[in-house]
Amino acid sequence: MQHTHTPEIAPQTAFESRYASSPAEVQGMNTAQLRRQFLIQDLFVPNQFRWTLSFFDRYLTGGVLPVDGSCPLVAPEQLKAAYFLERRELGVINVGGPGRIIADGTIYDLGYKEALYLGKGTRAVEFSSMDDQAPARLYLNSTPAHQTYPSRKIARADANQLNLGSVDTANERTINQMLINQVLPTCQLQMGMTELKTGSVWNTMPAHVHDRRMEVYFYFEVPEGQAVCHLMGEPQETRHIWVHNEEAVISPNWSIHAGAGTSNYTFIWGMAGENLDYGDMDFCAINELR
Ligand SMILES: O=C(O)C(=O)C[C@H](O)C(=O)CO
Ligand SMILES: [Zn+2]
Repeated sequence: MQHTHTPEIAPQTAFESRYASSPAEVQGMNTAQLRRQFLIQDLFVPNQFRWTLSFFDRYLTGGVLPVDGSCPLVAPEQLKAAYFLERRELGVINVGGPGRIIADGTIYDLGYKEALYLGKGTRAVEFSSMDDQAPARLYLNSTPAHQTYPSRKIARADANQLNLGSVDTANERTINQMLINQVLPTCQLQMGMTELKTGSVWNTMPAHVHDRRMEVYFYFEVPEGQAVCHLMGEPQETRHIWVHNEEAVISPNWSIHAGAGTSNYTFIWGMAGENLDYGDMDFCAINELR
């Protein structure tokens, strides 16, 4: 059923903090410890905001799945803010059915794989689904902000597209740069989406690190029964985390972030830190990875 008006409901907010960890700590972690520290699961629970705060650049990763009405964005107690975007900016990418976001009275309708940037100072934000049978699944990333930039929807056609990789190296993919400074101004948040072609399974290979920014990868469109083996760690001390559909992984500034799937898939990358230069990456030679 299509909604024309959705009553406001009181969504629950789940909030978890993850302290920053050093390369030396990570070298000694077993599988469970690595997963507890870096993997983010259960991002979409009906009528809940699910937040994980990483102390790497105070990056917030979250999700909301509105089903019974509209979910107003509330500032988690841990932010000690009068409202969520008092000192933050927010990026939203919809990975579900059609969604609607009303921000200080402006309506933004987000289709599948469309993005929205909301600037610092936006007070009232609510999220709803337009179709009961296919609720919106709104993936959220937020970073501290010290200046207000205009809120704006970024549709697929507004993104910068980079076509990288090849069939020979099983990494033919399209990088859609959505919330990045060539497309719109932000304080420090950058987000986009990388789609792997059928038969290609490797992302971000050759791998890189960027000491000036942390990054979070959110994997989706991972087919039922398939998974992605995400690689992290220092280039000569790599570790892996098996990631399933709609799960995210935190990548410290000192860590590679790459992966190979048992099929093709799509992922959203989001990052924050010192600069807004997407190309500021230190590449790691493939034959030097350990
Ligand atoms: O497939 C890729 O390569 C990527 O998508 C790389 C990410 O965009 C990234 O890690 C940016 O720093
Ligand atoms: Zn990166």
